[in-house]
Amino acid sequence: MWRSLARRGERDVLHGSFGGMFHSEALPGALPRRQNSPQHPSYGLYPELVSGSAFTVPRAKNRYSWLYRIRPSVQHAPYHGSDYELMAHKTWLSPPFQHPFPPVQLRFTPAPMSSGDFVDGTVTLAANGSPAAQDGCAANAYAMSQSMSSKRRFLRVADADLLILPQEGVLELRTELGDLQVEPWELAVVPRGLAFQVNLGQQASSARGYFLENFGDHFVLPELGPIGISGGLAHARHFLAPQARYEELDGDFELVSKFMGSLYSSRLRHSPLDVVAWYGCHVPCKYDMRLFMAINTVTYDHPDPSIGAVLSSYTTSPGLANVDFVIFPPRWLPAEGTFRPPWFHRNCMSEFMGLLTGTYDAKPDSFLPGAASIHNRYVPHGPDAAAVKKGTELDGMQPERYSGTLAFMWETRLVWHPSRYALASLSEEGYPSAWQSVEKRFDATETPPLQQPYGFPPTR
Ligand SMILES: O=C(O)Cc1cc(O)ccc1O
Ligand SMILES: [Fe+2]
Repeated sequence: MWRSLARRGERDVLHGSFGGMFHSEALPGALPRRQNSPQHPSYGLYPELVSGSAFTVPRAKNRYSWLYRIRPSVQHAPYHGSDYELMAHKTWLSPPFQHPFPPVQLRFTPAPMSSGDFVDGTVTLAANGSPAAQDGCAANAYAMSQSMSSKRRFLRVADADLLILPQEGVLELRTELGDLQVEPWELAVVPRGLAFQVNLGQQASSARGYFLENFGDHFVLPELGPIGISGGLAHARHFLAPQARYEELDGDFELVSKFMGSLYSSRLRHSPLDVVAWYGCHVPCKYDMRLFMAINTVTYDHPDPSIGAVLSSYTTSPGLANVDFVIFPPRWLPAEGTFRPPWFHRNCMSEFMGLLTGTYDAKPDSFLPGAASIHNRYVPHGPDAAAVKKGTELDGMQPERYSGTLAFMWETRLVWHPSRYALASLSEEGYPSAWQSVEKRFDATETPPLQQPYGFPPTR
């Protein structure tokens, strides 16, 4: 088993390919080698299938896992539907939202630290589409100072795959298929329908970050076109899956289910993390974003941000994403004679941005880690006044290293609808004025420098 990328102290992880087929067993021979549903499974385990896609979708999009567990998941207690209690949650919210909001630039301050766990400390900042229609997504922040394990609590989200981005504090992600330690600079994906628990890892007394609920098509590695697939952007082999690991624990546990946009609490009489072996491609995974092979111009001009796509959830329309997850990692900016920060633009897609660490070149002084901005369909935005000044004054022939930074964008087909809570409690009122001091510099009397026939670049 390859273990080279596993961190010290971390349990074994499996290398393979994103969306590929993995096999793992915590006891020798627990995984049936020839069939899925033997009459007498090893160790008296029960086979259980979890599908991530309709059985009949094309192979390339098919996701499922076979689990071999101590007890079938159907054996939950209590035994009446009425015992699933609707959980009121003031800040973890699901679309569709109905309240109106203006087509203006929005920015939100970091979510307040909660005294609770991942579930308690989730704040939905914006969302679109609907879990019922399995379309769109929700952008959330989490701020937690308790492990779910201290409440004997598990979570199962039927509506969405989760893309978790830790900003501060290592997370111990325990899932039915095994455990992953996930630290800042890494991402984790938990596919829909699997039970899991988010705990504080490695001496963290609190943790915060962002997470996306993707109601639409499962994430895939983006198509690479002329970039070619052998090494560009995020590489399939760098996605790590957990090894099977089980606990045989009877007791009183809580299962929080997210279903059709609502949270329900129910009781379990045993830990759901009792899967002894599994195989499949509907699998949690993590990826170290420091391994991202960033592409950038080596001549001139600022490329489209799609060059930073790590994962995409596509629609049936070619190239159109339900959501693209794009990063702006540490990189060289060598573009010659070019204004290097992002341009001014109005976009048909809608942009949610967060900052995991460092600074972001379009807002060098004012965008803080943990904050979030939204620039919706055709809302004008771009470099703020400080970025315009820096980008204009910089020596345009010297490459520049952009270090220690990790901003990201969730770019969606549907407009980001900010939650009432975010608008009322986290909104940064003066944000649209960030552009007011961009100077008018028009001078009709200027004699423009002689340009090459096709403008820049010079033919040297
Ligand atoms: O608006 C933003 O800051 C995100 C963004 C970055 C970029 O490099 C190009 C386009 C874009 O929307
Ligand atoms: Fe943008």
